[in-house]
Amino acid sequence: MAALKKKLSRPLSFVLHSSVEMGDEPERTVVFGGLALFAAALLLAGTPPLRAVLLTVLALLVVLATNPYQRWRHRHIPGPAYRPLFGNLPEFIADGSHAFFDECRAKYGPVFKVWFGSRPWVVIADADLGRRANYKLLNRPLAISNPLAPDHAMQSSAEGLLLAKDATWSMLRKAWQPAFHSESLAGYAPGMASEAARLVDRLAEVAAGGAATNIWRDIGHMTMSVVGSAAYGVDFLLFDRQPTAPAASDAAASAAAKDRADREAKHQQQGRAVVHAAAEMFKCTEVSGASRYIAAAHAMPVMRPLISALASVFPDAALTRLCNARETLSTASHGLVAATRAAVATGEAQPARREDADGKRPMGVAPGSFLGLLLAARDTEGHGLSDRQMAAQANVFTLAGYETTANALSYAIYCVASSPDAQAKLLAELDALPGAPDREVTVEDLQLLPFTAAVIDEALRLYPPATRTAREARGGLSLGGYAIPDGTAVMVATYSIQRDPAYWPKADAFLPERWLKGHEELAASNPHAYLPFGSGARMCIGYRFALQEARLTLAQLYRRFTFGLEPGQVPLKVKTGITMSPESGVFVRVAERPLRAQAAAAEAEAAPAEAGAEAAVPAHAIAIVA
Ligand code: HEM
Repeated sequence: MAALKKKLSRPLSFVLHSSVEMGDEPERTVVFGGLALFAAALLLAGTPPLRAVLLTVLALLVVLATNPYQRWRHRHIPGPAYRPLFGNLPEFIADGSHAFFDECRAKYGPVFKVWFGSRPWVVIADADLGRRANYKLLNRPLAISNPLAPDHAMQSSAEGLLLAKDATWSMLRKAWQPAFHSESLAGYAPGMASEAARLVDRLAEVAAGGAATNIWRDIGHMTMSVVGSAAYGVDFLLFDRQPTAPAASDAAASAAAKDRADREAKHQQQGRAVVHAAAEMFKCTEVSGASRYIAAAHAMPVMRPLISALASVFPDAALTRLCNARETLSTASHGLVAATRAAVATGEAQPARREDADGKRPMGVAPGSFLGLLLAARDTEGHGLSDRQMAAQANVFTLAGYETTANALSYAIYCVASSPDAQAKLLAELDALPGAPDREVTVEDLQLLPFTAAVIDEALRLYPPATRTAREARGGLSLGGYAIPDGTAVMVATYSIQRDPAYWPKADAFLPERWLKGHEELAASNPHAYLPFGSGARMCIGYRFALQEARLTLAQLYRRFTFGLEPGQVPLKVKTGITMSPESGVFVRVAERPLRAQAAAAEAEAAPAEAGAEAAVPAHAIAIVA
């Protein structure tokens, strides 16, 4: 009975809270206002009421199928013809939005519209116009990926930094910022390196077993572990089969050991649930795997309240999965918030901000103190964040910090495995690092690893995990000679721009060298043609965190292994939802490298490599060491 009650009450929340502004209210007012006038005119003309109702319903169906309001507002912008209800969803599903944008750019030029169901997206596939859009527009459109999340969930994700608007966004951005200062990043580096070392241990087992592995999944465990330790100070123990407790001799020590073992087991369970939920949430944003109710809401945005009501009563499997994933993530985030508040209340919490030994110089935010930092944030009226707002920030950190970086690293390994020349240069650079060949790579080493950085930069150019940035048009914006109606979703086509031969010679080739200082291509290139982390005030706040993690991990992995692609993976199949990820993963065979030979080579080459490194730091590839 209780289970049934829960099953019913959760979906019902779709209808009970419908306060979130999804951007389709003006259209709904026009459509239903028009229909009401139509019905009134029929009645005034003496049409029998039943016939008037039937004619009005017929008119509604015609309006839904022909989408006159949006087509009229966007009639001056070129693009594929409107297809009733579905728009270009079939192309999105067949090719992915990134490939479809490429096709449209070739046909319609750098500014065009496509139809995401019945919603028009204006797409900008030009570096300078894209820059203008990203710099001028501040808010993201809310309804771009999931118009049907239960409103309480939508409300809470709208409160996270990713979707927050205007003054709320500005307050949150300021509150997050210290967690990404250079000093804070340096503080996270040892934790990142030791998570990479755990990944190395796991891959050493794989190499010894001789089987292939899906490196995308392995790296996903690592990036989630980094989020756990850097943001929340929690070890999710994702690589360990069993949490281990130290042996204890007396009763008190034994109780403490049991306590610790219980805590570790809880964290491991929490970590696995969060990884599963995060993966589910990304999966549920793929157009092809989405609930039919979500597809219907994209096809008929004006009918969203009715579709939500139906979804509440008869949720389908995909929607149920999405709700379950959201709930798991939200429970974990609320748990972390509660733990932070409790630690602060009992005086157990360490200060979020660190200072040097004299207590004078700020040293950034201590690893694990992200929520502690937010707890101290105040808006202009001096109010702090509510539990729900705090949990929304934790959700964003977990989701944004996990899959994007895992995708970037997996693409880098795929690209290196497909390019013997790049692999040779990467290994040579890593072998030239001073010190023992099996020591952990440190944040200071990154200065000596320009080619490693270039590999990540180039992989992010060819395979940007976020293939587009999204903004909501405001203030009568005009781009490329086209007026963009307020409220329209404006997408900057990162993928198309980053593969455009007009900006990138041999655009489809993996050439990390192009990022090295002194390379002629770098000097000539347009800096706005590279935007894997977006641009403008809403550029990715975590980009230096992600780059530091990716560079440290790549270095650590290639110091120890090389990776060979399993057959049948070139070209790599990708899928696009919120992010672009490998369709089913990147399957590799892991081979151990001979460490002794490495050590000898390192000794012989250390001096020239160090001298060369100074001249080779990438210039407008994004620098993380301030
Ligand atoms: C390779 C990894 C990553 C990529 C490719 C990436 C990419 C992006 C992109 C394209 C945006 C939108 C920017 C725009 O609209 O102009 C974004 C926003 C954001 N990212 Fe990342 N990201 C990555 C890693 C991270 C990490 C590790 C974190 C957090 C720890 C993070 C947190 C965020 C947040 C909070 C926003 C929203 C910022 C705002 O609206 O003010 N990202 N990211």
